[in-house]
Amino acid sequence: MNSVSQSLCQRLPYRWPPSPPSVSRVASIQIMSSSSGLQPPTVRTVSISYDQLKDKSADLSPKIEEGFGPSGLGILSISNVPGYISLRQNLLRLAPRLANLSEDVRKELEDPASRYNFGWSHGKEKLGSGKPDTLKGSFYANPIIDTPTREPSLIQRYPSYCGSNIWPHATLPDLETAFKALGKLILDVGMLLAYHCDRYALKGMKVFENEGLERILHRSRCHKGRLLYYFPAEHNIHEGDSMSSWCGWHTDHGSLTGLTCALFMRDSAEISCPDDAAGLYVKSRTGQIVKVVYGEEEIAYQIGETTEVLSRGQLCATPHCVRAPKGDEATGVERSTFALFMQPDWDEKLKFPPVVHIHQELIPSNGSLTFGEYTEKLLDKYYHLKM
Ligand SMILES: O=C(O)CCC(=O)C(=O)O
Ligand SMILES: [Fe+2]
Repeated sequence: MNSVSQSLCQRLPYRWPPSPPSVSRVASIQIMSSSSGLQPPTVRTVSISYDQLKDKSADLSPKIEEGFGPSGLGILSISNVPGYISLRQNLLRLAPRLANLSEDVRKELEDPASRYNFGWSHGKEKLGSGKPDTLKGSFYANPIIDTPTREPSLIQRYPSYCGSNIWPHATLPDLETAFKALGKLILDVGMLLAYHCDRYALKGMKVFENEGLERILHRSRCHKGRLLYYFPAEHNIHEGDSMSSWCGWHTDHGSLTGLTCALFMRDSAEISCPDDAAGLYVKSRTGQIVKVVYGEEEIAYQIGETTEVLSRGQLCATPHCVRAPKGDEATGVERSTFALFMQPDWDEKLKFPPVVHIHQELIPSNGSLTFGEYTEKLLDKYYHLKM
């Protein structure tokens, strides 16, 4: 197995832009604040209520366009999801406990065969600078299926998708239930969003060659949750002042990513983040960087590369990064959050359009590739670049 160990199946380093689009994505973005010349503006996500989202007869295309379309930032949030607030808290509060388990215990939760795409992963991925990322620890699992297949050839071919979950049954028994419950809820809400994305995308396409996001995601066995824990800032920030000091610029590789609002803690007590500049940043198509905010009670969704390609650019992938808090007040501040990467099945045949501007060279002339093959080719591409 390759010794380079980025979790590339979920997220790929960001190359921008392959070809500049003609439309500005920030045309309709409402700026909340822009304090100094140096600090990028803060933007509130486009928000849709759960009641609206679950109404299949509602035409949400204007909102989808505003959030995900060519002039949007590629992120929108869903409010008032029943049960969400407590499921988010239950899981995010477990992140520091997991990260503080003894080294031996954490080691038992590691899975090198999947390039650390199941179980615990710390210091295995690389930062933009090429140094190992010790700033955060991650715990990966498929919240829907513990063992997607028992077929050895598949497990060997696609270890990051076909491997099995690893749960800390003895040391943190609550993790499995909390992880699965939140992951399943974010998936269910994401499926409703996918339905409305399809309606929006269908309007603009003469022929819809793929069956649409909702159907593709519905039959997938590849969804992956990632519980993230950013260690207290004091010892760790060595990426200096940069915008991406906690998590480097990248676009997610799959279809749709659900994201919780992060939970900040110091000395085991929940706090609000002491630095307004810390948090999630997104880059617009015109290269404008904005800080993105949404409510604690909202689930945010971002578009991944596969959706951008299959929708022929109507739904745009979202370049993003995370900035760490700075200053004296930031000492001892830790951040926990959860991402659900919704992605096609490894066996899903993707029909690529004749012209794509992401990873064009990987797509065969007949335009047909499974998602698993596509991922492997991407892994090869990035590993050869020795990221
Ligand atoms: O920490 C965050 O808020 C974002 C994490 C992220 O972008 C990822 O895991 O792909
Ligand atoms: Fe991401």
